[in-house]
Amino acid sequence: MSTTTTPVTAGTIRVSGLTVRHRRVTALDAVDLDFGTGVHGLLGPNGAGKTSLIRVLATVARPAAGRVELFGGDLGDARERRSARRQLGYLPQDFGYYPGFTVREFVAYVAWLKEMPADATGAAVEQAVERVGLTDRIDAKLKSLSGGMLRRVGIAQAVVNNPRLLLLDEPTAGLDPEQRVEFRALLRELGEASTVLVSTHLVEDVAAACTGVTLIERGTVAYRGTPAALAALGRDGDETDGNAIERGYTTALRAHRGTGAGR
Ligand SMILES: Nc1ncnc2c1ncn2[C@@H]1O[C@H](COP(=O)(O)OP(=O)(O)OP(=O)(O)O)[C@@H](O)[C@H]1O
Repeated sequence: MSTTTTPVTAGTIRVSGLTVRHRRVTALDAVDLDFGTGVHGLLGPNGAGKTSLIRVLATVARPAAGRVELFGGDLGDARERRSARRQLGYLPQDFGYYPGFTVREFVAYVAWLKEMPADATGAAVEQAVERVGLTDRIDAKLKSLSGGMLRRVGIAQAVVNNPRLLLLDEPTAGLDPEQRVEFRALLRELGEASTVLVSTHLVEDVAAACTGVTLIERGTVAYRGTPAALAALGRDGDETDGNAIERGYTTALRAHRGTGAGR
């Protein structure tokens, strides 16, 4: 049984032979991938290599080997990396912030880092904060916010420049169910015009917001397809044991492990 289907779209990101190492650990092993407009869920067990992929795409880590193109530019080139940074938004798993900054100051600071025109920054900051439902706290200091609110500030700073590529590393961790529902609606909206890559352990995020799924396992690509195709893989199992996407995830992982691929 083949568990691989055609990716939904192609274009914004092209990765070939991507290898990422952390000292002796090979986090990604000669991976080929492409992503275009839409919301792409990145799934995989702990330590699979999802963060390593996102960090390379966000230009904060350099690969050991391989080629990475964003918007047609090769990230091996310093000028292309700088240009890519202006066009992407990135929410790391643990994002650093200055506790004494207000929400407005912090999001404006990120807009400045992204070299946005100064006269457009004020409105862009307010719009980004509104998108994450924090307008009433825009002048509150970050140290006064709850964990879930801080996560929303992290999302606001990632979208302030209306990025063509949005990279989100476990963005729904710490959000309550109502916020997650709202956040998935925001993801769908952003994915209409941009490429959104979202790493998550929550299959509900994938089912509700993603147009495509990529499953990473031990540094290799175990599965690519639509959420519906992944769910279909799980339909044959015991219907009482989790939902169809969770079972499809397990089926795809086991099939991949059976091939002996990965580190
Ligand atoms: N800074 C580091 N130093 C050494 N090894 C690392 C480092 N960062 C990641 N690794 C290793 O690289 C591999 C891939 O890690 P990565 O964080 O990319 O996985 P992940 O899929 O994002 O995991 P999780 O779901 O737990 O966040 C793992 O074996 C991890 O232990």
